Amino acid sequence: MQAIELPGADLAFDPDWLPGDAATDLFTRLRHGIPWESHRIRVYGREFDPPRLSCWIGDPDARYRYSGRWFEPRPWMPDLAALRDRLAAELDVPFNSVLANLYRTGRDAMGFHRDSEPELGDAPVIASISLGAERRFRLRPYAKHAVAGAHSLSIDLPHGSLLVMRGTTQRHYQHALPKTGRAVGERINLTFRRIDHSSGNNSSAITNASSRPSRAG
Ligand SMILES: O=C(O)CCC(=O)C(=O)O
Ligand SMILES: [Fe+2]
Repeated sequence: MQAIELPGADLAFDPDWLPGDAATDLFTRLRHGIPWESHRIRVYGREFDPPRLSCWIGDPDARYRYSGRWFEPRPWMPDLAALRDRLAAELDVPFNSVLANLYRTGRDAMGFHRDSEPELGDAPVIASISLGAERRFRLRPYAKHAVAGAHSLSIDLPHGSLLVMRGTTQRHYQHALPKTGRAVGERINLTFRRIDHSSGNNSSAITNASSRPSRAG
């Protein structure tokens, strides 16, 4: 893992976390094995399909709230459980859930947001595995909590790579997976997380809603 310097953030990156062949086999199995669905969301009172397909997988108690909706986890599949166990050992974090996203074309994307749901805790560790087409990941300072020297950053996430966001990254930065006009193939992203409802603070639902107006797009 190499550290990526960014003031107020804690980022580590391994472009070759999974060997190419293993990553390709995994992509194929997940592409066909994950029950991809549209996590229809509500933004400013209107419902729509975000530009990607998703699936929330985890332990039975790892319910997840996002864009004002609760998602019940689907059960672990062997491939994802194996990745979870390897990440838990390497990063010393007992991950209990993963959000899988499928970006079908360059038009599929995720808008700027923070992974700041209260049940993730104050300083979540998010372990993000990329498979398939390389896409550009962007970080930008979160205006409300910007630190001295903070700046925007782009990281190209290749097939088989691992990006880890830790510490105050979610507090000080937003991130996004923008659309691209290039002709790109499909990409799967897996973000492993630890949901802890005992540290959840339901009163922050309002802050939460206002902090992520654009994740959908
Ligand atoms: O697709 C990516 O690389 C980012 C996904 C993401 O930010 C998320 O699932 O919260
Ligand atoms: Fe995110």
